[in-house]
Amino acid sequence: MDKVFIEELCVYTTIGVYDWEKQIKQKLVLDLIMDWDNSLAAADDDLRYALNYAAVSEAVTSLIQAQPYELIETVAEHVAQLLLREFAITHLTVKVRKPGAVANALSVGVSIERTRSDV
Ligand SMILES: Nc1nc2c(c(=O)[nH]1)N=C([C@H](O)[C@@H](O)CO)CN2
Repeated sequence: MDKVFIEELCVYTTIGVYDWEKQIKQKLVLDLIMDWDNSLAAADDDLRYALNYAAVSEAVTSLIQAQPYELIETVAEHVAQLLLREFAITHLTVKVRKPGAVANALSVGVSIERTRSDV
């Protein structure tokens, strides 16, 4: 299956379980890999048949910034469900990193893989 991917999408939002984290914005970094048949878009050279990575990036950013979250697991799940529902994606992986959360680690995070239930 072809893929469309978005690497290192940065989103500043309220994220974290501790009280001090609820007062500030922190950076999340997302990597998305989405199954998509790219052959139709390529055949017609037409964005209408493509999975528009700009539209996906905008939707993901808006979703994450729409409410505070405690866990990055919840962010990953909500992003996956949004993309499966709104963009007709059948299968994807969502990786969410929270750089700076652990002092001696470059980054920490989660990765999930989801498939639309009707495929
Ligand atoms: N698996 C997770 N572990 C932790 C999370 C998380 O979202 N998922 N969050 C925190 C705190 O918010 C932390 O980032 C503060 O530094 C701790 N562990």
